[in-house]
Amino acid sequence: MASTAPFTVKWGIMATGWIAEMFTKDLLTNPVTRGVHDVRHQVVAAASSTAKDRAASFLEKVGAASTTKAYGSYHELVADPDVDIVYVATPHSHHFQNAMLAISAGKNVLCEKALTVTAAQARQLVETARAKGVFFMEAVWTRYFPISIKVRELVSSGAIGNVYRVVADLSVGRDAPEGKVDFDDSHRMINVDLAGGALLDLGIYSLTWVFQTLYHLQPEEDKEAPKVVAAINKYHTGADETTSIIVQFPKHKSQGIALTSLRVGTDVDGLNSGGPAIRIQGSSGEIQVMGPAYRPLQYKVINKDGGGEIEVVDCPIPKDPERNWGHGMFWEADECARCLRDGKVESETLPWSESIVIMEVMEEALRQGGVTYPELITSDVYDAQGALNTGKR
Ligand SMILES: NC(=O)C1=CN([C@@H]2O[C@H](COP(=O)(O)OP(=O)(O)OC[C@H]3O[C@@H](n4cnc5c(N)ncnc54)[C@H](OP(=O)(O)O)[C@@H]3O)[C@@H](O)[C@H]2O)C=CC1
Ligand SMILES: O=C1OC[C@@H](O)[C@H](O)[C@H]1O
Repeated sequence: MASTAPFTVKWGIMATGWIAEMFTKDLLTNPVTRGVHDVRHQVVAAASSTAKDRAASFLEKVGAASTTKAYGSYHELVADPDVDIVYVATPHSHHFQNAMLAISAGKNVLCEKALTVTAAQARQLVETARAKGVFFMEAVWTRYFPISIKVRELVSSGAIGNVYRVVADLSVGRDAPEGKVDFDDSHRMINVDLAGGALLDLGIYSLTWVFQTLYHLQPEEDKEAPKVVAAINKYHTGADETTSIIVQFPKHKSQGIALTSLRVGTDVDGLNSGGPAIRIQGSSGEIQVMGPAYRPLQYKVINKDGGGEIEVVDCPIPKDPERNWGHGMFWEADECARCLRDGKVESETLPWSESIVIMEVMEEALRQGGVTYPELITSDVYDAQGALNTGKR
């Protein structure tokens, strides 16, 4: 039997920070080492908003091929005809403008979470992607982990009965003396100019677990918009430091509780002694997922009538032995490749409509908590030559 060559996608990396490095190293792994034979990835270019040298050092650091192009501006990257898809890895403050830049240039886009700062920005991106006929996806990598797929299957097959409540936490315990947290005030985690705050950075993963188990699996004709009640403690920079959200689906008799904090940690001692990060509670049992919520590695199924027998399943992340690397972001990249191959403009695992609803929930929570961000980063007026696209700081 003749074997089909894998479909190859050519990536352009926008920004050279921490997550750009993690993701690009994942792209450079051999898909066969994770059992994937139908798609593969090529990194053809990377861009820094400030200097070509920075992009060149980045490419060297990640071990890209010597032919990979280094650009000193995002504009040059999106103009490169060799780039099939742009990975936007800037702070969330910049996502709207940077993703618009790429989509307007006719590029497919995978954009880091949180997708945008406001729901209106997310809606506009979706409308622009639709009009341009390009693929667009929020990079919530966790949704594409085999563990997430398995948990969604368990829930939809009724393995724990009707699911009525999900409690999910992603908190990092960075409390510091004198009312501070252990990040500089300029750090993107708490800097409102960069859309900092626990919710947009971390709470989105708690919401991911609530949404992928309670909302995503609702039948299309029965999709229920959530009601939202939130409590927020603000940091002195104005960003949220501890946020708790109740997401209610009254028609489905279900509730999600999404928690996040910079003060206390989900994992108290680094050994998961605090218990699961996620509890999915059904009428006949419970699924527990061990954290961190963004990169979980184990789940447990506990049945009401199981007589104490608990199924524990480890889901390790495969490493490419040649590169000694595997972070888990390659699964979302594989999804992008398959969507491009199949001519899809959105991913069924995280449809545009769901990214928008989640942005609406976060926006409402931030409104209830009195968190506001500057006009420059909340505006939904696209400005190709503005500071967010040209690297003027
Ligand atoms: N999926 C995941 O697991 C993770 C996702 N993230 C998401 O990725 C995004 C980036 O986070 P991270 O990589 O940690 O951030 P970094 O600060 O490490 O990198 C951000 C990069 O964005 C570019 N940039 C452009 N303008 C600015 C600006 N004004 N200030 C700072 N950087 C700027 C810079 O690259 P250059 O100078 O080259 O243009 C910089 O290196 C965030 O939205 C975050 O939520 C982050 C961590 C994990
Ligand atoms: O997306 C993320 O996941 C990992 C965290 O460490 C990081 O702060 C966050 O941006």
